[in-house]
Amino acid sequence: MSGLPPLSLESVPGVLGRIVMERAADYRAADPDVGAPRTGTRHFEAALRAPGLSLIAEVKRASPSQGAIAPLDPAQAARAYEAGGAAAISCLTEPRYFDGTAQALHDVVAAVRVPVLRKDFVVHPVMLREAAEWGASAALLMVSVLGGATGAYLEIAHHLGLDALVEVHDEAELDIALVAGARIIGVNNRDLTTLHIDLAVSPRLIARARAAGFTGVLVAESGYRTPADLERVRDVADAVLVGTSLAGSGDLTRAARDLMAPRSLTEG
Ligand SMILES: O=C(O)c1ccccc1NCC(=O)[C@H](O)[C@H](O)COP(=O)(O)O
Repeated sequence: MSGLPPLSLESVPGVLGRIVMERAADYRAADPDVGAPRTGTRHFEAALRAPGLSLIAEVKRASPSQGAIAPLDPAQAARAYEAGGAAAISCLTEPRYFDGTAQALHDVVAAVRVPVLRKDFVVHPVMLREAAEWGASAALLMVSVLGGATGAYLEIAHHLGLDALVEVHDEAELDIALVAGARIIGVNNRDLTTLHIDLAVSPRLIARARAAGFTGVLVAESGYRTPADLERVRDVADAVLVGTSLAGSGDLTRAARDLMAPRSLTEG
């Protein structure tokens, strides 16, 4: 696709800046043509609109904040999450910091019936074509990385039949996501430049999105370990995205069920 606004990756600070510069180098020579329109399958957005708080469970073997988390087999992990009630699976494909691979995504898509999100640092349109070709139902688009090009990448995702989880961390990014026409907005509690987590970020930005008239899907992301952590988003978010605490638990099905247990079962 031609005419995409250029990205200012040099100005992305901290850990995130390093990751996106390396991803851009990986795809520098790739053909930006994303090909003909496609029809999506196993819709991610619809899965997250189910009543109550839905779980997007992440296949996450490592991260910059934790180092190695667990040597998960992606297919087994995804099946365990599905058995634990996950409405969708997030699968990392970034290789250097998260130990992700394309094969992991293929294996996860083949292993489960629920929709799968390609979790990577999209800096080139071909990464969206790959997501569609590999069977993902959705891809992550980060406003902190794409800035004013967010809307253009969103259009490409939709052209390819993908839903997009458009991620924000502050008010300015949320306003960009809203103007871009995002239908699914993820609020990340983790500041990806410092790795600091603040669970107050999601409820604050979710309230702002609703006050602005946003009727799409809202996802609270990062740092959730216990049912009590979910209290502030339980009645306002449509879904939570959880990686580290589930992936490192040793029993992924039980950890997913225990985390999402209805309030009445976790009280007293
Ligand atoms: O997780 C990290 O350390 C990290 C560092 C730099 C960029 C992105 C990072 N994580 C991506 C995510 O936002 C999480 O994988 C996802 O929201 C799940 O978070 P958690 O449950 O805290 O693992």
